[in-house]
Amino acid sequence: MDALGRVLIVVNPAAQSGAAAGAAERLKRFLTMYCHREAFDIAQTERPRHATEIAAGAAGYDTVIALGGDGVVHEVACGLMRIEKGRRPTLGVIPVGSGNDFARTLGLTDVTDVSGTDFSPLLTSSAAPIDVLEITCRSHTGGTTRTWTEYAVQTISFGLDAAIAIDTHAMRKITGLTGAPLYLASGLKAFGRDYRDFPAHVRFDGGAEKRVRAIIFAIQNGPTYGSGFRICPQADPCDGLLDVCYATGPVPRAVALPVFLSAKNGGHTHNPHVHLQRAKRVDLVFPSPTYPIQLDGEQVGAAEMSIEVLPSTLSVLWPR
Ligand SMILES: Nc1ncnc2c1ncn2[C@@H]1O[C@H](COP(=O)(O)OP(=O)(O)OP(=O)(O)O)[C@@H](O)[C@H]1O
Repeated sequence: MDALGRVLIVVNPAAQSGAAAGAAERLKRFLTMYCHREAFDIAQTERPRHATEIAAGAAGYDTVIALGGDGVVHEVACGLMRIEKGRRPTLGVIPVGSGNDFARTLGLTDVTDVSGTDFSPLLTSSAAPIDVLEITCRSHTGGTTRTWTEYAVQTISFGLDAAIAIDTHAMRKITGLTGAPLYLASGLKAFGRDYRDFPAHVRFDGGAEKRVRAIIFAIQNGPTYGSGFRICPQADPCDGLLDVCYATGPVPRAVALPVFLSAKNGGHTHNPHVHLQRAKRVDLVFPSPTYPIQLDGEQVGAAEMSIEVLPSTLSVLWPR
């Protein structure tokens, strides 16, 4: 633990339908056994986006650990990106969420059972930098354009895949499902009643503008989204590139659904409707400001987005 320096743990007590609060209590006991009390502080979020505010004020710490799901990891990473690079703490993750896709990218795949959360990787992890996706968003209301910046560490998507990620928030409240079954339930809804495509204009690395009728359109830093769907199986968060996977229509849902399900194991990549691409920048223009768009599983609304990779920008704890 000494290698982590001064540690701030940011807990989302609402993650995995409230189970993260218990994991935070067990983590406190674990840390008390392995390090001095004064070496770590714990902050609980009180509302959505609070983790960003907490992390943005964490320049005095060496390590900030996000305990929860991809949402709290996303929010902590966004807060850390507000701190200048030289003073920016290292990001650590204790995955206690429903999806845990960023934790999967780091190789923390065996620690997702909330009752038996294994904190031991903290004792042996070491820091190495990853790329971060910087997203310039624009929205137009009346005659005014609003521009703002977001960050993502794992995934950005629009289309049915984003609709699924967004729907999981309501679906878990109704059904109590979690993990892959939760994403599957929302997936079947999106590919049933809500099936459609999403026209958009796309440019890769400033090249010619293409019009696509996207069913799904994902831009990935790590390989998975939606609790383990290997949408860009070759994505590497350390290669300085965005991995893009998009499926274009028109395609009947009876064709699209099995292709989508085959993405669970990366089996979709050879389908003729599926396109894979690597780029450093992707520009997107949407004809409607109401498209479903997700960043690391969190919903955003925008009419235009420019996504750029910031290579080796955020130091992250990796298990050894
Ligand atoms: N104190 C809080 N009360 C209610 N919601 C919160 C609180 N703190 C954070 N949130 C919100 O909870 C949502 C879900 O968080 P998180 O992603 O950490 O867990 P999860 O949804 O269970 O996991 P995953 O994203 O991996 O599926 C996020 O949108 C976050 O903004």
